[in-house]
Amino acid sequence: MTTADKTSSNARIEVKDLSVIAGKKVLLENANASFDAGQITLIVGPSGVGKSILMRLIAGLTDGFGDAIQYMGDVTINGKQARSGEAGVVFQSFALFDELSPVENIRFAKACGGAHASDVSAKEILAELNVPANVPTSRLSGGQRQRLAIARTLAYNPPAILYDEPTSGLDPFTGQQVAKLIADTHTRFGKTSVIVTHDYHSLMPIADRIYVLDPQLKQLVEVEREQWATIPEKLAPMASKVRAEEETPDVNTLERLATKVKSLFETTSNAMLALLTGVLSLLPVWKSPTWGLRSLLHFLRMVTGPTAILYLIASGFISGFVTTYFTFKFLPFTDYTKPLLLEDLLTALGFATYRIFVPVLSCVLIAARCGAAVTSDIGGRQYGNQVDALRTFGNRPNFFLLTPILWAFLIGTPLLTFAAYYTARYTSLVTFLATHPGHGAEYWHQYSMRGLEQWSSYLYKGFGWLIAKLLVSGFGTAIIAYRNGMSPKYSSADVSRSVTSTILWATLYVLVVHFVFSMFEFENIVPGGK
Ligand SMILES: Nc1ncnc2c1ncn2[C@@H]1O[C@H](COP(=O)(O)OP(=O)(O)OP(=O)(O)O)[C@@H](O)[C@H]1O
Repeated sequence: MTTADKTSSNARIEVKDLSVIAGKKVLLENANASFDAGQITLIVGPSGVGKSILMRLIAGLTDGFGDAIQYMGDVTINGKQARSGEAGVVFQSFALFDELSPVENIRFAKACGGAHASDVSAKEILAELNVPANVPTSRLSGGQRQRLAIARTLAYNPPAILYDEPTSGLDPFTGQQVAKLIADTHTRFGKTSVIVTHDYHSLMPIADRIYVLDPQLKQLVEVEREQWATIPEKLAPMASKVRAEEETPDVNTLERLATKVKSLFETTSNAMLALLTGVLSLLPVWKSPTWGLRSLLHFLRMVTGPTAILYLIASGFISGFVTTYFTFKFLPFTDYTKPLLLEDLLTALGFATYRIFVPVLSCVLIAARCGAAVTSDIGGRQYGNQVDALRTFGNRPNFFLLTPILWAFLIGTPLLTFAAYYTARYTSLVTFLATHPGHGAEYWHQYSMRGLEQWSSYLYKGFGWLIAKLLVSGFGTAIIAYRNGMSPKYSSADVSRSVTSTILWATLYVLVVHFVFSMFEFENIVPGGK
């Protein structure tokens, strides 16, 4: 059985009275169009007229629009409102999951497709589209990546496939090859195909119908086949009109300031909302539990992997040494004060190491190191359209990405903090023994643990407070890292900015958490109390 046998289902897409406004620019006004089942339809138009926005509307990828893009009217697939997870999208950037092999990319799509996915094996699908199965995804050539992106979409087996600028940036010969690949795919798998492009020349030969997105009429205008040869003449004046409009400056300083203030309020209210939705996202509602668990493992490795553990152990080692060594070294009038204060100093050190120093230091380091790693990972996925790709396979990023990130931080923050604590504690012991040869480990143990009388055989007093502030710190760091990663990314500089923002806000957040906790936590504590 070939893949074609299973994938004959296809869809009719309709655009009804659709109006789209981007910023202040009206792109479409009550536009109508239909894309017939099993046909290849091109949407052409000059640069910047709204083709990509239209494609996102058909794919149901409206989450990233924000306030900047507003739309009214309907886009339907087989009579139902278009939602993400229905139409497959072959993105211009391909949006492959580089951390997965080509076979795993296909298996992921099949798992997300569930009952309606292609029943052809991942290896067969790859062979049919001539994609090497054993080369890492990130090492594939441009053409192989494109074929893998198509293969992955076919494995999910959606009723329609949208191609976003499939020939952009290619020379005419390669452009024709891509057009042939799309035509072959269409012949074999019979999907309704919509191609959004400004490259009319390469793709016209494979089209059944062509719409022009006319920026003056703000309509999708179908061009009769006899008129196709005249499309280039029609597009040229439209392109110059679009350029002229784009050159008009329309935002003054006051408006820019107002936008910034508005965005500040939005960011604050979004943060509150994020905390609330974060609690809901703790539930692992995964479309495919196997791939959800893999995502959890991915983020667990990122947050609590060997380098993170070593990093925290190093911090424990340094803080254990520094606090113990310098506390006794710089004691004023040592000969008189030390015999009097030694026991109490050890108690204070033991108490502060467990309840204050190490938790604060660890949470700051985790917020900076692990928060930055997660934002960079999510930011890269957002910039490379992998987050959109997840949506087109019917996954909600809040569950597929945020849930594993939350759990990785809820597990990782205490784990890493305890690694740092035990390192600090034993470093402190060794430092004390080396600098106080007259006292043994028993003595150190007796007094340094005096303020932490045991709560159970393994846990010390104040464990409840400690774990609470670690979990609150980890939870907030996860939300901040995820939200910054998911903010719109138009360039790699946006990814870097979001990483910096996570380091800033997550470290500040954990400091505030520890400060607020300390207001209540130590209220009834008698320092050095027995
Ligand atoms: N997030 C956004 N915020 C504000 N304006 C946007 C946003 N995204 C797109 N636009 C504007 O909407 C218009 C249409 O953008 P779109 O990317 O859909 O054009 P396009 O026809 O696909 O162009 P191209 O062929 O160059 O890719 C452009 O003027 C663009 O600047």
